[in-house]
Amino acid sequence: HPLWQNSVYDPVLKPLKISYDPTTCLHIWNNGYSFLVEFDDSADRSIIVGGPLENQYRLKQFHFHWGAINEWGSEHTVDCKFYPAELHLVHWNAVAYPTFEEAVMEGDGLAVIGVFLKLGAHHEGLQTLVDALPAIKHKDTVIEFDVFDPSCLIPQCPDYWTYAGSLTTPPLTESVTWIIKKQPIEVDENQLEAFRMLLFTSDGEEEKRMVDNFRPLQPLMNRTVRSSFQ
Ligand SMILES: NS(=O)(=O)c1ccc(S(=O)(=O)NCc2cccs2)s1
Ligand SMILES: [Zn+2]
Repeated sequence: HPLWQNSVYDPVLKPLKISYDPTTCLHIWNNGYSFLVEFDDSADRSIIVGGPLENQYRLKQFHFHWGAINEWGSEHTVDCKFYPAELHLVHWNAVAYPTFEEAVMEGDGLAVIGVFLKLGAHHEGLQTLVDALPAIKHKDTVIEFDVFDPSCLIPQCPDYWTYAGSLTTPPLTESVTWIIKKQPIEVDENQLEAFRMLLFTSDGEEEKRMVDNFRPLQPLMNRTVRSSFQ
């Protein structure tokens, strides 16, 4: 969605509190649409609270969307500008719902933190993920990933936009409180190219490079985007 021009400062918005336990990390895999790192969400060990949220939400997985070239790739724009990639950290409301699958169907079920990636300096924390990508080149490949703290991918600056929206892939349910960080993280060209070496296709199939795995920009309609900053 287009952010910034259509946003209104909301002084009531609190700072988002993020506390992840790096040992809840389980594995990294290629699901044929993106690559995702999944977490053990059987207890409140990696959670976010505050910001626009009423409850605390548990970290389930994070994944990325990116373009074939650096001119596009993000699923949100700022001032009509696309970023080359966007990180989504998916959390679910385990206070209100017994399972993730049920939370996915509810208006206050999910909270997704969006972080823009921009071309710039090498990102040390991201490199740990990049080094694992050759092992999950094909769809439905997975490797164990024991310890990773996704906080290293989230900018220090507390400023964010928030709006009530939907999943950007099927089932596209309107169950997401989007929390998009204003400040991007910087990654270098080699790191973005490593994303583009992944494949949508399984081993043995005709190779299709995993690029442009983003949903096209959708109209904001009559929705209000609130900002935590002036
Ligand atoms: N791009 S995004 O952050 O809006 C997401 C799209 C899909 C997501 S999911 O992990 O919640 N899978 C959806 C489901 C899994 C099981 C039942 S529905 S998150
Ligand atoms: Zn996503």
